[in-house]
Amino acid sequence: MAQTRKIAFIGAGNMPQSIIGGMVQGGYPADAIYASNPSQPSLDILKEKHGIHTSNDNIEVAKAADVIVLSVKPQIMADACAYLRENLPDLNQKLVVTIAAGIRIEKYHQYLGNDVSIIRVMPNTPSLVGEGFSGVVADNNASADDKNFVLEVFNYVGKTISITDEDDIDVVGAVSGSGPAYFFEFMASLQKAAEAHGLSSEDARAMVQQTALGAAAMAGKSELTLEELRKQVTSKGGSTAKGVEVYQEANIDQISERAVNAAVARNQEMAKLF
Ligand SMILES: NC(=O)C1=CN([C@@H]2O[C@H](COP(=O)(O)OP(=O)(O)OC[C@H]3O[C@@H](n4cnc5c(N)ncnc54)[C@H](O)[C@@H]3O)[C@@H](O)[C@H]2O)C=CC1
Ligand SMILES: O=C(O)[C@@H]1CCC=N1
Repeated sequence: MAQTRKIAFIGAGNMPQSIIGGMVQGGYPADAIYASNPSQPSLDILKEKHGIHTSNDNIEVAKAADVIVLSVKPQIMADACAYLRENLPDLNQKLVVTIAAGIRIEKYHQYLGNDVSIIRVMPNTPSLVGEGFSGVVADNNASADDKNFVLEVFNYVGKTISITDEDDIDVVGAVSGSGPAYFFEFMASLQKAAEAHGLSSEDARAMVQQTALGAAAMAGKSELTLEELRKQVTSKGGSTAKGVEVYQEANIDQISERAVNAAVARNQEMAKLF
């Protein structure tokens, strides 16, 4: 059970919705969670579903909390930080966590002050169902206790890794942060292929998602490499070999490498832009 600190999410979009949902389901007290957003609908969902505190005013929730989680888009991070800095003279007494892609710790020190403790987290949306994956890296101001607290919070919603080299966060973002989108893209293509053979959309989707879940669960329980697990399915002279051959001919390794490189490059670009 994690220490309970009052935690305020600034921005209540898709990612904090997933994290907060997972936290409350995992047993983090809803009374210690706050969220702010300029528009009401996402706050209403959080309040009704999870019973957390909500407000349209970032300062109101930030004041109430010990930990502030910056959850706005990178494009508006500078403005959101400026507003906090102007209105919270005791910001250096709180812990600031950010889940934004790209923006580096050094920038947050410029935006919020060199004495503010910053921890960067790169989570992903499966946090909503307790199957998230997050990488966590801290600045030199944050204490070991601060970092442990953040790891514990994100352990409520999935698995975590502690990172020491900030550059690695861009890779975590490009693989597990963006990864659910890659898997959904692949699953949708398999679903379409099944439908093209006459299966109903419902059956095709059920078949694809259960297969993805089964494969991931098997990989999680097995000592074998992913390559060895693949070989177990691939009977010599059988049908899987023919299917796998098509992916290999299309050079699936190279496709994944290009996708990850493109996402890493965009994270590095955002570090310069915002
Ligand atoms: N969606 C994902 O899978 C992941 C997102 N992230 C990061 O999480 C952050 C949030 O992403 P999403 O939740 O997907 O974005 P989103 O677009 O769903 O939500 C952003 C929210 O911020 C609100 N907002 C706009 N201006 C604001 C302000 N001044 N103060 C407070 N709230 C404001 C918007 O109304 C919106 O509800 C981004 O920085 C992104 O890089 C990180 C990992 C995964
Ligand atoms: O697309 C994005 O920039 C964010 C970061 C990882 C997932 N979503």
